[in-house]
Amino acid sequence: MVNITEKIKEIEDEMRRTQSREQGHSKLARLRAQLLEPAAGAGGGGGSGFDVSKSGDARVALVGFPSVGKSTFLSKITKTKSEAAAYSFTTLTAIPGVLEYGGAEIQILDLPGIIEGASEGKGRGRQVISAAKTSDLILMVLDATKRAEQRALLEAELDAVGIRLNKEPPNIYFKPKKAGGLKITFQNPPKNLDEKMIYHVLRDYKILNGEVLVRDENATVDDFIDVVMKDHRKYIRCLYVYNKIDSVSLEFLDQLAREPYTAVMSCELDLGVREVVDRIWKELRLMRLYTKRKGEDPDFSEALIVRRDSTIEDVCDQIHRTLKETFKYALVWGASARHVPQRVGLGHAVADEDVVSIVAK
Ligand SMILES: Nc1nc2c(ncn2[C@@H]2O[C@H](COP(=O)(O)OP(=O)(O)OP(=O)(O)O)[C@@H](O)[C@H]2O)c(=O)[nH]1
Ligand SMILES: [K+]
Ligand SMILES: [Mg+2]
Repeated sequence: MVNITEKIKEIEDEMRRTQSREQGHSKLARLRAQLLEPAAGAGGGGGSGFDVSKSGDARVALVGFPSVGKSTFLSKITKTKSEAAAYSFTTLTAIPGVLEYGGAEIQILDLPGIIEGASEGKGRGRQVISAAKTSDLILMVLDATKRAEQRALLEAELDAVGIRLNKEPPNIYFKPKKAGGLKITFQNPPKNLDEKMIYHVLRDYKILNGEVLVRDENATVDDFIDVVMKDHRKYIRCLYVYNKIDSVSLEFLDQLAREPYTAVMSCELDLGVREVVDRIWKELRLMRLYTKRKGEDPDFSEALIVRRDSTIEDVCDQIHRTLKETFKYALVWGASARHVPQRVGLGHAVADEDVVSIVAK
């Protein structure tokens, strides 16, 4: 087989020498797509993602069609330089970078572009999707100058492999059992799901015994299937980011920005990039806390990261497994404190950017 990597390099060199850029680009894109195609017998591109270990406090995956600006964005918000260029499939593997955000460290994963059919193993689609599945937030990067369907197309690819975006798991209790038949109960009978449908689904999955309690009156049969298949479903938050707004009208830009879970930016003109970073932090639903030792200033260089809705008890657990046992009280400065410092117990709910001092017995 011809070495595709070498051939790509040759064309790149050739393009540097000559002016035939347009021609070169399309040839290059074709070769790079070839590089992404699974080798014969590799079983559809592999499903195990890329070999990049998780690091930091959270992971964000950049998912999108080729050339929407994923790598440009990564290079802008982290110290990592990921190659960006005008031709498709510039990025061929997962490139991790670290976004530093007020003492928190967020891993940003730049990924190869995906195309329609990715979920069926087109290109490196399956690997990209597997990597996205391991993330705490998907940043779907879209090109503001491209047709509107791009968003729905990508959503369908992710949906096909069990990724549910910006959705809570359905409020349906289901427990398969060894014997005793099926027991189906409705709290508020839904319009789009009844006992017969549930029987049908369970029969398809060869489940003959178990208990079902439908609590949500808006539940659908698809929701029920998701509950039965819960080991193969992943509920991930998604922020849709339209890049290249420098090339669209203000009117259209305004329209895009009003869509839910959506932000707009231009990496090229450095417009809205900072806002997107703030949104990433918000959508991750984490909080940064700063610890303070008695008689010393708080350490703002390193944050303690906890989930939103955390209490002092969660903070203790985060610091050390046994800290709770010697806990006497905590002092809190910041938005959650009624006066500063406020002396609080384990049940106190903390707020983003609070300073906490734990006093042990
Ligand atoms: N007009 C405009 N062009 C941009 C902007 N951001 C990136 N680009 C250009 O878009 C092209 C593609 O950028 P990349 O960062 O390589 O895109 P990508 O999504 O990483 O592409 P693949 O790795 O091939 O999937 C490059 O030519 C960039 O210079 C922007 O905000 N506005
Ligand atoms: K590109
Ligand atoms: Mg790229």
